[in-house]
Amino acid sequence: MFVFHGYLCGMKAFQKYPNEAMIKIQQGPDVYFTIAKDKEMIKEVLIRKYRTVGKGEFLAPVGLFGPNVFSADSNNPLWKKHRTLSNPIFSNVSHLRNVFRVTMEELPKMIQFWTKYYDADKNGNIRNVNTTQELKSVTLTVINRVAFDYDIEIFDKTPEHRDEVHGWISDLLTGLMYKFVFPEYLFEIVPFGIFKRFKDAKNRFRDTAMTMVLKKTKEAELDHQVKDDEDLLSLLLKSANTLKLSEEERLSNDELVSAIFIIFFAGFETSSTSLNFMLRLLATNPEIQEKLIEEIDRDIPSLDSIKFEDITEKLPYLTSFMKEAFRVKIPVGGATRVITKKGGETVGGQFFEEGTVVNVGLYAQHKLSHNNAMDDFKFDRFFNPEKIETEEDKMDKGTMGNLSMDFQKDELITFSIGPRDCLGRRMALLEIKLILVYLLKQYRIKVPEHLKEQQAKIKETYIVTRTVLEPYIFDYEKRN
Ligand code: HEM
Repeated sequence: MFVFHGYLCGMKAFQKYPNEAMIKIQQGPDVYFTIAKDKEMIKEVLIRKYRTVGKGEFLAPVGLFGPNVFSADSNNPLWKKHRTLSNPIFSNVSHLRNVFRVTMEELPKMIQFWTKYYDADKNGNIRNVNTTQELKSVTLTVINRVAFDYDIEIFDKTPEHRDEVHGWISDLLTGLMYKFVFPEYLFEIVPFGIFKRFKDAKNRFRDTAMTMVLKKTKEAELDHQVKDDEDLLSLLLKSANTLKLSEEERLSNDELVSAIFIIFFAGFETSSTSLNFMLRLLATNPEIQEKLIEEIDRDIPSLDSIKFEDITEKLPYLTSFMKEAFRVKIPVGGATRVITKKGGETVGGQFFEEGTVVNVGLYAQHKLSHNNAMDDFKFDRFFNPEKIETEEDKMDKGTMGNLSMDFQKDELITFSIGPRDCLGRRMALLEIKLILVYLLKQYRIKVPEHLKEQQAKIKETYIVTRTVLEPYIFDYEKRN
């Protein structure tokens, strides 16, 4: 099978014409412009002109139950309202500690589940684990508990339950992709195939989300106080009372379902896919894995003693490894914007008509940064023991300690930048690093001998996020 993705096209054009700041790309009848190398132009689009070079209608299909924080244009008051309400949940330290706690509770359950349902032996080795799928299970569990206080119980039940949950979520997301291509009415009238499965999955999502909303509404009626580590749903419901919002400003049920959908969608796929590639990099680079194990053993005495600060402040090699993995295998390959200003807008000194699509090539930016480092994986690229921390660095750290990412300093744009950057950045970084520490503290990760050839041939591409066309399977060999 030949797998090719549009982001690659943009990158190749930038390589061929290294002096150009902007490339025009034609894909069938569609024409769009892409920028990637010029940092100032990227900032112009994503930060300075975020209202006039906005989301437009481009991402409207992602507003499955109505516009949401991801799909709505920056001029839409709904975006501002949702962003303001959701921000603390994924940024404040008390909430991040909640992410830490929930992830630490789920990981032992995940290992028990693997031990029970994969090839485990008496020495604690677990073999042939379908890691691509299992990582989705854990990130799904964490986002549901953290954001909605809702337990999908994937590790408490059987593999059949897990497969059933993954099945309908996959129908929901596949159907969502079809919505970008097929007209709306087909989803209403076609009674078979993915159209029907999508409709069923959508109804199921709405029912599940409404169950969460009703449960939380009852709880919120009994207790109006907003706690420090409140889940997102409670906060959304309670804020309506505490902030004395008018009826109009409060979130309607449809808005709530839409808000739940986007956090659910954005919150699990990207994190699991990042981890998937990170584990493959470790399994195929045993010398890097050893170096990281050494560091973890030095900084963290035991599995039970892992602390929040260990993840945010310590393990600089691991942080560097994660950043480099994000650079080479960036999960979201582009950020698309539309000229929404009436009469058009100027970008990089060039005038564009209203409706023109401008894409920030995150994939190309990562490949061409660091002196065109392309796929040259250097796990300690971001490790600098000699760097003397300035007062400004200390100020910048905020809640994430050393685990922060900065476009200017790191030349990385994994989570985008500006007012529409990733809402879940801090949560994702914390969750991913914690899962890596938890696994490496106990296991060496290896590609099973009998699958080495097959696994090396697995194709990577982008279907919304970076993905693999077949799952990665790993052995988890217990460390002594
Ligand atoms: C490694 C994991 C993740 C990556 C690489 C990632 C990447 C991104 C990127 C690149 C954008 C901005 C797109 C643009 O500029 O148009 C974005 C937006 C967003 N992300 Fe993430 N994300 C991750 C995890 C999460 C998580 C865990 C959440 C959970 C809350 C989340 C929620 C969102 C939301 C709500 C937006 C839209 C924000 C807005 O438009 O105001 N993401 N993400």
